[in-house]
Amino acid sequence: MQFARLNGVVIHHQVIGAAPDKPTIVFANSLGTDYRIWRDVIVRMVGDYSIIAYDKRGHGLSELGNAEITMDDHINDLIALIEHFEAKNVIICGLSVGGMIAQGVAAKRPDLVRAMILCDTGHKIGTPDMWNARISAIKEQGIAAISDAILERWFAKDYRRADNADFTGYRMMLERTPVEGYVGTCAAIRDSDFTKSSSELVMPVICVVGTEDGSTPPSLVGEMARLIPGAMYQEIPGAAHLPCIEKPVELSEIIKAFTERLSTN
Ligand SMILES: O=C(O)CCC(=O)CC(=O)O
Repeated sequence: MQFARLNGVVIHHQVIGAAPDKPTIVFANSLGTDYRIWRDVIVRMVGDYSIIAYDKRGHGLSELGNAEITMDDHINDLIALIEHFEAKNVIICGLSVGGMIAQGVAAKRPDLVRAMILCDTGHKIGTPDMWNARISAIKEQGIAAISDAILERWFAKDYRRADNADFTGYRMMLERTPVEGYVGTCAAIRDSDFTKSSSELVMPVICVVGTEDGSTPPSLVGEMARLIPGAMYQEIPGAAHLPCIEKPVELSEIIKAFTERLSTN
């Protein structure tokens, strides 16, 4: 089954199993994307990890639920998904808002989480004014009206070529995100601050960022890494906000090196 009703909302997901002794990685996606962004990372993980990927509510094929989405909704959905599969000691790899959701799950249910890869994210992202302006623009004109600006933050210049079919494809993924899901999640990010809870985390964490990231730049991700006790920090040269798409080989190698160290500790 690819759908499960969790907290009253149908959540679209994918599970790729592995031998029972293999670790489980859960992938949480970013604003305006669905779990297909992880494809080129997941293919490099198959067999060595059990993999769960999902579309957060209001994105991809998952239902919206309430029109007002809170970060707690997203956090509770991920907790419910992990429990649905009776997964233990999961490693969460969260990108941008997915990384905020991961921080929320780790704070609320540390018993479920073995470690985290926080990718192009922050303990706090943007300012209330910035999010309110984005919400208003999208409610008035739709996502396509501001998608060029978003894609400039998502992808490095070389990737944003008109002849790059993948770039066109990800533009469609962004522009086809349900407006309610997108703006609801903007509001959830606007209202979230994990500064305190993430400074109290007790688990292995690596913070990863593309050097060209225009949404959650290295300065922000570095600040988050310094906040989380013992967190590691690594940059991916040449990638922007979505290294899972632009630099999947490099990101997969970082994930594998980090998780292999966990099993020897
Ligand atoms: O990507 C996210 O999940 C939130 C950060 C963001 O605003 C990305 C963008 O610049 O559109």
